[in-house]
Amino acid sequence: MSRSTPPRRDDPTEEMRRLAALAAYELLDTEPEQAYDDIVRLAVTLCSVPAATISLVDHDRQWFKAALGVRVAQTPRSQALCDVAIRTPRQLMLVEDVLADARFAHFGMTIDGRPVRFYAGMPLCNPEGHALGTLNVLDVEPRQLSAEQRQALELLARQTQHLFELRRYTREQGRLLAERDAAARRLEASRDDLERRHERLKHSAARDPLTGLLNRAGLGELRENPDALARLDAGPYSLMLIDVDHFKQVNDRHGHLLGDRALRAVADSVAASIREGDVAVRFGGEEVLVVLPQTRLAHAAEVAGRVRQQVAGVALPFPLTVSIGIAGGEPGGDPPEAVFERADQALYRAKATGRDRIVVDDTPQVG
Ligand SMILES: Nc1nc2c(ncn2[C@@H]2O[C@H](COP(=O)(O)OP(=O)(O)OP(=O)(O)O)[C@@H](O)[C@H]2O)c(=O)[nH]1
Repeated sequence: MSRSTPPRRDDPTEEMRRLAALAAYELLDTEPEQAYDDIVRLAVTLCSVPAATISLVDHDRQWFKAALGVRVAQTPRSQALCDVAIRTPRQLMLVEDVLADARFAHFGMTIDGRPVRFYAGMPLCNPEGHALGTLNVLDVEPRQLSAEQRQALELLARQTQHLFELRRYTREQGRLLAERDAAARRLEASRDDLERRHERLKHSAARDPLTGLLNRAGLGELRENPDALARLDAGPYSLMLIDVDHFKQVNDRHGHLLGDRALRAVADSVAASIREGDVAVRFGGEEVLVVLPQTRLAHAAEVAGRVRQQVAGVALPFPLTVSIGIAGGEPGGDPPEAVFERADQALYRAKATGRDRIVVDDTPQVG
């Protein structure tokens, strides 16, 4: 070791880069690890010294990732020989007698109360050449290292660097995996959100905003829905057309707002009278179509009776009644359009014969 003037402290930019490089390993203040402990033990054995450390040179301290024969976890950087060693990153620094060296005599390092006399430190560099710390061996006697011991120290330093890189690689992989998972979660969330928006849009496009019943677009969609069609194919079904009586008068006498309330009341009455598989559609201004899959005419007539009753019970400042026409269909019988036509004629008859009534179409099915 030359005894010339101490190496100049690194320039601030370089030091900042070195500290950033050290921080990237997230090694400082971590728990002890067997692999690093093994390295200092090997260093002690191979160099026949009482103490060895893996020191990381932080902003204002040296912190020991592993230490044998040294009782403290860290020391101020101002007293760290390794702070000097890292200034020649690829070179082993040897101080045969610390107390005889004017540069370090005042450092005052001790092992078990005895001053450190001998120091050898091999810088631990990252692949970019930043010295993060050193692998050190220390003794309380002035001494030297044999060529083999120097080489052993260099090899152990290289192993330590491999451990550092492995750590960085593992953490980077962990981070990438976490990022990938987070991205996958974000993607899933936005897909769910999109699906929800799509459903809402579909729902609002298919629904009549005044009554909440399906609108004609909704009915069209239902026609393209194989599940709904399969339900009509499953057995005899009924179609019911409900029309509010003298609704024009309601509007004319009581205003459109009350007219709207009446329409909502009729829609609610229908919704309360049908079962889950039935479908109610606001078909025209004051006309509601109800599709009742797997429902015979007699049962459809009962449902119609419930609708009439419900409508009669609605609290409005005028009496509200409905006329209802019902027709039945069955798989292999009239096409649904023909059944609808018959329900419409039944409704016409209900209107023509005095309104506020149910007319069930009794035309025999054409096979
Ligand atoms: N308030 C309100 N009125 C509507 C709405 N849609 C249609 N109407 C009205 O419903 C009335 C339907 O009148 P008509 O088809 O003549 O039949 P009606 O007066 O009910 O007579 P009948 O069906 O023969 O008993 C019209 O005056 C439409 O303006 C709506 O969304 N709100």
